Amino acid sequence: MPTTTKIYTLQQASEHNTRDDCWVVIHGKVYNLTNYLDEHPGGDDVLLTATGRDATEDFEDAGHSNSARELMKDYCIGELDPFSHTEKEQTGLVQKILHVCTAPTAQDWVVLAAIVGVSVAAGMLYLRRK
Ligand code: HEM
Repeated sequence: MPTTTKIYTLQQASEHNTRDDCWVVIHGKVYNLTNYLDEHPGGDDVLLTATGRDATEDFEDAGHSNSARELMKDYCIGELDPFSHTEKEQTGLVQKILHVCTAPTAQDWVVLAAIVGVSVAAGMLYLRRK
């Protein structure tokens, strides 16, 4: 049977920010850590301060082990709507694409020109060989 992944906006996830209802967003996934607060070896306070925003950086900074990453699966309740991120929270790549589309820099034009140039050269070489 196909499983449907529940999608939450960052706003929705951030509303669960108390000891009795604690959701955390890590690497685009939403975790309900309410029942894990007391068991978390890093303490409950760090989890409570990680609510209401993307906690990926804090999670990675703590240097979690592979077993911790395995354990995460037990608490995953869904995924974050990628379009609900604010610009600051978007990944570097998305930000870059947005930037190129909305306000290209001279460097972007050089890269674009290089791509077009190489494509034209490759096309001409191909046609000559035929
Ligand atoms: C689903 C989410 C999480 C799980 C399952 C989890 C699990 C664990 C586990 C098993 C450890 C013990 C060390 C290890 O095995 O790596 C640990 C330590 C720790 N965690 Fe988490 N954690 C989660 C989220 C977070 C978040 C969001 C933060 C920060 C905001 C955090 C901060 C820490 C810290 C500071 C330690 C202690 C590291 C140390 O003393 O060396 N954890 N966590």
